Parts: sequence; C-alpha cells; structure tokens
Amino acid sequence: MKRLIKNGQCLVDGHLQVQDILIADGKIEKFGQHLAANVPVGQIIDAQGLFVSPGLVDLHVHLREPGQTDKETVKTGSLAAAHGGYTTIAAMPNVIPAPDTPKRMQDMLALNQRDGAVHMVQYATITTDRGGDELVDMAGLKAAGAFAFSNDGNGVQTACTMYQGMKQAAALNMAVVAHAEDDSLTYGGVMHEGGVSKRLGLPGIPSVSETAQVARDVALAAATGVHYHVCHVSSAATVQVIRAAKAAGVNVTCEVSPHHLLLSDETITSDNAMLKMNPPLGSERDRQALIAGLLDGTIDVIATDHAPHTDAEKAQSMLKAPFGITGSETAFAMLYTRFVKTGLFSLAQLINWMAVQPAVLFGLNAGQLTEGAPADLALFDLTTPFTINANDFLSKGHNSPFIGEQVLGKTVRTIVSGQDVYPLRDIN
Ligand SMILES: NC(=O)N[C@@H](CC(=O)O)C(=O)O
Ligand SMILES: [Zn+2]
Ligand SMILES: [Zn+2]
Repeated sequence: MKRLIKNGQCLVDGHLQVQDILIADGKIEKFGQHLAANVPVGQIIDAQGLFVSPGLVDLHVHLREPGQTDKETVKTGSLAAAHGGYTTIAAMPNVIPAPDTPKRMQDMLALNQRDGAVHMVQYATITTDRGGDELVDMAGLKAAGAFAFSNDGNGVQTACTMYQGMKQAAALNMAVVAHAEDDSLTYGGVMHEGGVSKRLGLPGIPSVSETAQVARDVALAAATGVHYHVCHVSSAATVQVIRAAKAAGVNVTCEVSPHHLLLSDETITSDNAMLKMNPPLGSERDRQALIAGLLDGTIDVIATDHAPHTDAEKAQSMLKAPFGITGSETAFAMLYTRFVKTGLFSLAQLINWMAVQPAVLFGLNAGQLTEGAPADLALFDLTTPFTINANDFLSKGHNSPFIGEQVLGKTVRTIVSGQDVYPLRDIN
C-alpha cells in the first residue's frame, strides 16, 4: 500500500525544507519536493506546518516484562515510546527472569515481536542473573538474537569478569553496554553527594562511584578492543575520562539521559522520589559538563533510560522508593523546548543525538529519511504549546518530574514501517 506525506518540514543538510515523502511497502520510496503519486483515498497525510523527523531511536528503555508487569509491559512501554516519537527501542535485560540464556532470549524476542508497537532490539545480560561473576553464553545469546550485552541496573563489580566478558564480546563483534557503578563507593546513598544532600540530610552517592568504574572499563576496553558503550553518563569527571579515552583511540561511546541534561541536584529542594534515579542528578557543574560533552562530540547520543515504577512505590520517601523515572513520552518535547527553542542546540543536532547517531553506533537500519530506508517517521508540532499531562501517558508509569511543564514539540503521529502506531485507532 502507498501513502504520501505532503508538505512536511524535513531536515535537509541541517535545515528545514518543505518535502513530500512517498511510502510504499513499508519503505520510503521517494523523498522530494512536489511528489505526485497515485495513492489510495485517505492515504495522503497533510503534514503542513509539522516537523517530519526520522523516527527517534532510544538505546535505553526498561519495559519490565516479564516479571513486573504492574510497572510496565512490552505493549505499554513500546506504545509510550511511539507516543514520544520513537520508532526503534533497545530493551534492557533487568526483567525477571533476565534474558541470560539463549532460550530465555528466544522467549523474550518472541514476546517483543508479539507485543512491541515499534521496532525492538533486546539486550542480553553480561552475567547470569545480572550479577556475580559467571559470564553468560555470549555466542549462544548472539546466535539467539541478542543486540548487545548489559547488566544495566548494576555495574559489573569484578574487573576480571568485565575483562573476560569484553574479550568474548569483542571476538563476537558485539558491544558491552555498561551501567557503571562501583558498589563499594555508593554508601547506600539516594542522591548525589554534595551540598544539597547534606542540607536535606539525605545519604549521598559520590560521583566517583561512576567515574572510577568507567576509568577501569576504559582500560579494559583498550586492552580488549571491544566496543564499550557507557550508559547514562552523569558527571563532569566521567565526561573527562571518556574524552581522554576517545582521544587515545579507545573504542568507547556513551549516552546521556534527558534528565541529566535538564536537571541538577539543585532541583531537589525536598525529599521527592520523582527526582530519584540512578545515577543521581549531579551538580550544576556536572550538568554543564554533560552539555559541553554533547557539543564537542564526547557524548554520542541521548537515551532516555525510561524506568517506570508504580505510583505507590514512588510516593514513598527517597530513602525507600526505587531508583528511576520515565522518559519516553517527554524527552523530545522537553529537549526541544529547553535547548533548541533557546538556541543552545540546533534541531539538526538534537535529531542527530536522538535518531541518527544511536542507529549509526549500533548499525541499526534506522534514523534516516532516505529512499529505501524503512518508513519510520515521527511528526511533531513545534509551534503549539501544551502541558505535559500524566493522563496522556501510555506508559503505566507516571513517575516523571516533567509533569506540568509547558512545552512545544507534541507528537502528532508516529509511523513504523509505513503504519500508524501513534495515535492508534484501537489500543487493545
Ligand atoms: N535508572 C534507574 O534509576 N533505574 C533503572 C535501572 C538503571 O538504569 O540503572 C531501573 O530499571 O529502574
Ligand atoms: Zn543503569
Ligand atoms: Zn537503565
């Protein structure tokens, strides 16, 4: 079936231009101006005044199924991604049971295939049950369809385990994607250790707990040649370690989350679990270093770390509530409003970090509006202000610190392989 998207604003060589996109058989058949085509009645989409973006690519989401379906499911989490303009997502393996064997990976992929509203790839764990020192069957997991290896939720504590895992992953040409956190340096903290944690009387997490493990891993990555990707970088010192590693030619890439770019520990004025996540919000100096890291290419991509939890869990004190906030449905609008509208980033840079580069880093067939590419698109309204409202979320999680924000960049339509996935005609 053919569809024609008329008169959308598309990025061409970094600038917005009015373009048409002809879709056939789930792919972009033609991309150009004033396209004329015979398409069935009702299959012309008027995108006048809308920004037509390549579908966004999120390298870091938590969908909680199997095991914690009160927090999220593959269906609700992937619909939330679609609502945010994402058309490809990479699901972390901290589900129960974790995809740590080929059989469990096959079951996970079957579930993703059945219920995923967008394209999905799936991380396998590095170690059995995402802890300890027993490496998974990496070759078997790759053969079963794993995207990359990650113990996200926890760091790999033993250097030897990380070293052996990286060696095996390198031999398989697979990436190791690290939640970097040295458990001996976290002191049971619940927020960034600094002036604010002291003032609030809450136990702090020193940011060296992240930096020390990244420094260790950079050395191991240099020794093994593996593609080492660092999750949710949060501190100035970690950015500096990665900058130096890149300059030395180490095969390291990294991501930053929207919340670490948008917020700092100064946002935390009281015990509020909506601002509790791991790694914690850093200092304002850390936030500025993350922005500088993106702008100078040290940080490659923006990934949400969408981490849904129940309302009851997040209504608790920071001392008790689980770490994590949602992100899929707020990332584009928040970043567009705070960084592009203010002139700090260009729209082309933002789309580069949210769609183009995530696909490039991991060789995904996504992130480009070119002829022959999958027809994965997001249509955003960049001019009509709206308020972020939890009632609009398709995620089961409402644990977002951005609820109530006035923003621009509402998702009007998300298209995956030529089909509408947001808004859905019927959500069953
Ligand atoms: N980021 C978080 O605070 N929480 C994540 C785990 C993780 O990404 O480390 C979660 O699964 O809830
Ligand atoms: Zn993590
Ligand atoms: Zn995570």
